[in-house]
Amino acid sequence: MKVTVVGAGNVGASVAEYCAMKELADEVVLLDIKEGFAEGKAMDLNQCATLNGFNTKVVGTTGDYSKTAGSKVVVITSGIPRKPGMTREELIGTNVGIVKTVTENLIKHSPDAILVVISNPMDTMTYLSAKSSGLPKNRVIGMGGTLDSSRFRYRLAEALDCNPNDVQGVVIGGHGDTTMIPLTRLATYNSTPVSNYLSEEKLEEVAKATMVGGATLTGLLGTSAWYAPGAAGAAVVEAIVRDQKKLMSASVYLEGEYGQEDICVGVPVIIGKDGWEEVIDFKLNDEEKAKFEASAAAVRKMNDALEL
Ligand SMILES: NC(=O)c1ccc[n+]([C@@H]2O[C@H](COP(=O)([O-])OP(=O)(O)OC[C@H]3O[C@@H](n4cnc5c(N)ncnc54)[C@H](O)[C@@H]3O)[C@@H](O)[C@H]2O)c1
Ligand SMILES: O=C(O)C[C@H](O)C(=O)O
Repeated sequence: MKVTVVGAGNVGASVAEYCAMKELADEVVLLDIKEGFAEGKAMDLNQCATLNGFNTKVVGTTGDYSKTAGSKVVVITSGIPRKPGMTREELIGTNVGIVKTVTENLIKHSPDAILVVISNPMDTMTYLSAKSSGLPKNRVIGMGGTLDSSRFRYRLAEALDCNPNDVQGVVIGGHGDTTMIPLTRLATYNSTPVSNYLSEEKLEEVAKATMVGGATLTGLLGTSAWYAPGAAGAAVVEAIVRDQKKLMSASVYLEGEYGQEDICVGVPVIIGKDGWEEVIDFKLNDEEKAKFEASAAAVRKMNDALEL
């Protein structure tokens, strides 16, 4: 079984590395446009096999899509990342052309694949991939909420001074600094509401830190993050190839769910071998519903920039 990752930069190489480490496929194909770059990353990763004990072959290619043929999952990370002070939305001008061309090329060679879109602005790029691929809606998944939820759990664990794995929490809405919605009311620590332990002010602080999680890292690194984005991308691949039926937050094409139509935006879904299989209704309260509507409106405005 084959998994393809397009873009062998920071995030793409990280997705490929986690996929290999977890042996999620027999073969991981890394494709980039920069001459020799994906080949180099693939060789470097293959030289980790005996050190890290995996038997997944990584193949690198400069733009040869025939090598991606028959992939079960394709992950799109190609495109520019933001620099400090920028928003993800500012990337649209460059990334729209890249994501559209890449999607079309991938689908020609892997018509049965499930697409996982990571390039930013992610919700709009997912919508673009969904429209330009013509794939059934369940086979296009935008990865943002899985990362945002892991950052939320990290921030909650930091505030609680506990093991992050004992904390549950989900972020829905757009994958933007102002559009994310960390669902504080529903977050739990060892099955009890986090509000039993943390004040309203502290929870507000946690939510704010979660929302600007990507911007904070971009400020520190000078480019955007890759370890957690790569791990989150690989977690989505894992849910598909291992048919985990796992609840994850992902940007998917909505047809009435959460009151939205003709948009891709982050909602809780079950992910398994067929892609996203079901949207889960979290029964938002009025305040959360209002935030979700505002978030979707902002994503919709960005989608208006697309020429479809
Ligand atoms: N959704 C998320 O949660 C999330 C998280 C992190 C980063 N991102 C986004 O992912 C994208 C990649 O980030 P990065 O840090 O890996 O950037 P990067 O610059 O390190 O890597 C991007 C790679 O894409 C390649 N590329 C450009 N055009 C291409 C094309 N037409 N075909 C194939 N490859 C092409 C480049 O050569 C480069 O190697 C950015 O848009 C970033 O904002 C999203
Ligand atoms: O912050 C970014 O621009 C990259 C990514 O969307 C992230 O959240 O890390």
